[in-house]
Amino acid sequence: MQNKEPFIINRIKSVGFAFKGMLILIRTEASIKVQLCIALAVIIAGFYFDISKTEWIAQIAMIGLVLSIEGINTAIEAIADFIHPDYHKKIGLIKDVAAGAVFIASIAAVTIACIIYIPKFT
Ligand SMILES: Nc1ncnc2c1ncn2[C@@H]1O[C@H](COP(=O)(O)OP(=O)(O)OP(=O)(O)O)[C@@H](O)[C@H]1O
Repeated sequence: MQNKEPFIINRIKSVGFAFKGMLILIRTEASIKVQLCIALAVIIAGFYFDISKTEWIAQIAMIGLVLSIEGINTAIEAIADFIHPDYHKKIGLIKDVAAGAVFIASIAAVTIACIIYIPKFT
């Protein structure tokens, strides 16, 4: 379908849809709520321990990575449930692999948090 809207209006609308999607994620996904609480805790820790600019960059990048992959995982789960609501081995595999991606990002985030904060306690 051809879009006759001016480019800038079209882009602003897309940002609006993306913002709406982010709010839906925050309101409906328990795991995103937990991850947001952890993100808030490490942001407070960042100010408390007065971490360096490089440490802030690593911390913010990891928060963004985990939250965004969790969002993609949620979208994959929703697609899987929509196309095949009943139990199926392949749906299980798809969901497990998507959850595995979140797990990888989380391991990286925890590792970076350890690199930043463990020396502050020693
Ligand atoms: N339709 C299905 N067919 C086969 N296995 C499924 C199916 N739905 C869920 N599973 C299995 O159950 C696991 C959990 O699925 P579920 O959709 O409940 O995600 P979840 O981990 O609870 O997600 P979240 O916590 O992000 O809401 C999947 O990873 C998969 O192993």
